[in-house]
Amino acid sequence: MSSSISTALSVNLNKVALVRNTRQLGIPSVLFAASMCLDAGAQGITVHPRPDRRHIRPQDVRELSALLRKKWPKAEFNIEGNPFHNLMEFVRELRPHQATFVPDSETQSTSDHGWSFPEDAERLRPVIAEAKALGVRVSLFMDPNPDMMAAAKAAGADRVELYTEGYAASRETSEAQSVLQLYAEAARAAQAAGLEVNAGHDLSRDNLTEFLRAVPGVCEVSIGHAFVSDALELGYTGATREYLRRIEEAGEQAPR
Ligand SMILES: CC(=O)[C@@H](O)[C@H](O)COP(=O)(O)O
Ligand SMILES: NCC(=O)COP(=O)(O)O
Repeated sequence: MSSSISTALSVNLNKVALVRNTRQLGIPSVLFAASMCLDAGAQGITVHPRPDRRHIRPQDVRELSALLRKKWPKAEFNIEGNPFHNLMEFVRELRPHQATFVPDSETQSTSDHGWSFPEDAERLRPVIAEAKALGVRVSLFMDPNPDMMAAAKAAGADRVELYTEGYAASRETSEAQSVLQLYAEAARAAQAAGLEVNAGHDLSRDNLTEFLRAVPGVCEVSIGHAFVSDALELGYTGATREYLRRIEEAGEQAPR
């Protein structure tokens, strides 16, 4: 049974910037990628401007913010990062629709864990409050632990983003169904605590529909690595349509 919640597709453009940065030619264009994906129906854009600027750079973030405000005012801009590193500069300057707080170290190769409660609650509370006071929705990157969701809410978060690498990695194993059940329990616990639920990391064309069918009420999926890989074969428009189709197949489709 599909819930009334529609799942929005937010395309993460980190890997477009990663390829661009290997030369001094400005191609592939991050702005062009965003334009094509939004024109094709994606409901948002996500970036993760890491402190070492390996892919998304501050200028990308500023240009994307201006582009979305000017041409796609209904699309959501989601900026990810560690609020104790460089994320809050972007939150203060650009006031994106959403800031996703991720507890990454500055040199981490990719995101691989969520926040811990109660350990992180005290230090997160003021930066969550600051972002919310600026009108920015705050989502906390979390492992699928049902027991941590009430504390995430108490710290002031609006949403949690379920870190889905564990799901993606389990799919071909005997643990697949129990892992998927854990994500569903974590989502229900978050919603019972008054949080909305996002999901991301290692989601793909192959695993997205199954995840959304099993995990209720996901508001947004942010997808980058697999999406950009698919776009190399299908183009941005084709890839966007494929991912929107997967969401639709799961019975939850955000308004276009
Ligand atoms: C938080 C998360 O899981 C991803 O959004 C993250 O942006 C991936 O970062 P890389 O693209 O640098 O691997
Ligand atoms: N929050 C997840 C995200 O934005 C993209 O993660 P991935 O699809 O690149 O693994």
